Amino acid sequence: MAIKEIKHPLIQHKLGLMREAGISSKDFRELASEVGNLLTYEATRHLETETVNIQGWNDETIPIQKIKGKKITVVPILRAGLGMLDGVMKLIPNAKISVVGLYRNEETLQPIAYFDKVVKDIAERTALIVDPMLATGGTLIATIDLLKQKGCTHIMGLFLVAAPEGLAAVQQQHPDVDIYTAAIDLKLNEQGYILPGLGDAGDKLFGTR
Ligand SMILES: O=P(O)(O)OC[C@H]1O[C@H](OP(=O)(O)OP(=O)(O)O)[C@H](O)[C@@H]1O
Ligand SMILES: O=c1cc[nH]c(=O)[nH]1
Ligand SMILES: [Mg+2]
Repeated sequence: MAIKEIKHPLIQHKLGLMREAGISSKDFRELASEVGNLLTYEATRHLETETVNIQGWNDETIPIQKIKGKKITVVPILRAGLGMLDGVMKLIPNAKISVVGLYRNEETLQPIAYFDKVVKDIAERTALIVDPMLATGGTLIATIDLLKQKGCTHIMGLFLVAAPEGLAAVQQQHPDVDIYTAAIDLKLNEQGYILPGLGDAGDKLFGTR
């Protein structure tokens, strides 16, 4: 598994703004979408292209590059993954969306799955999982299990903040999955929140604090 912490100045700046106490839901949503967009740019850097000949503006035939191979399905994890979705879709607007719903039980920290609506041809697509937080890794592991059960063989994940504990757990269970994150933070606290982290990303995005 490749873990890529994307230390682009724009990403670091925007993520830094998201860490401020008292940030409004409006600002948090806008920044989550913008960082999601920038992470998508990085995660799609290695997509294969092929040469296609087209007719150019002056009737001459010219070669252009088109993305080749497996198509993408974006997999936002409800709820908080929705906060990054429009930023991701701006760069890959033709991607199909496979929604999954999981939440963490606040006491046990175990993921509870409550919804999935995944594209039928997921076996032929690359899945791009989108969620702001990778904490214990339980939610991501359960999501990857679900996608693999449905036949998906190529999976990547985009996160705003990841904890070392969660990255290690995912790496152990699913070493074939590539992770792109705007930051690898210090650790989890006793309640399973990432430090320094962002707090509860879902609550901040939806104003349910
Ligand atoms: O790595 P883990 O320890 O599993 O935690 C990460 C999960 O927790 C948050 O979701 P939450 O359960 O708060 O649900 P929500 O998106 O509905 O707020 C977050 O968006 C991840 O999905
Ligand atoms: O720090 C954390 C951990 C899980 N979920 C969040 O929203 N934040
Ligand atoms: Mg939440």
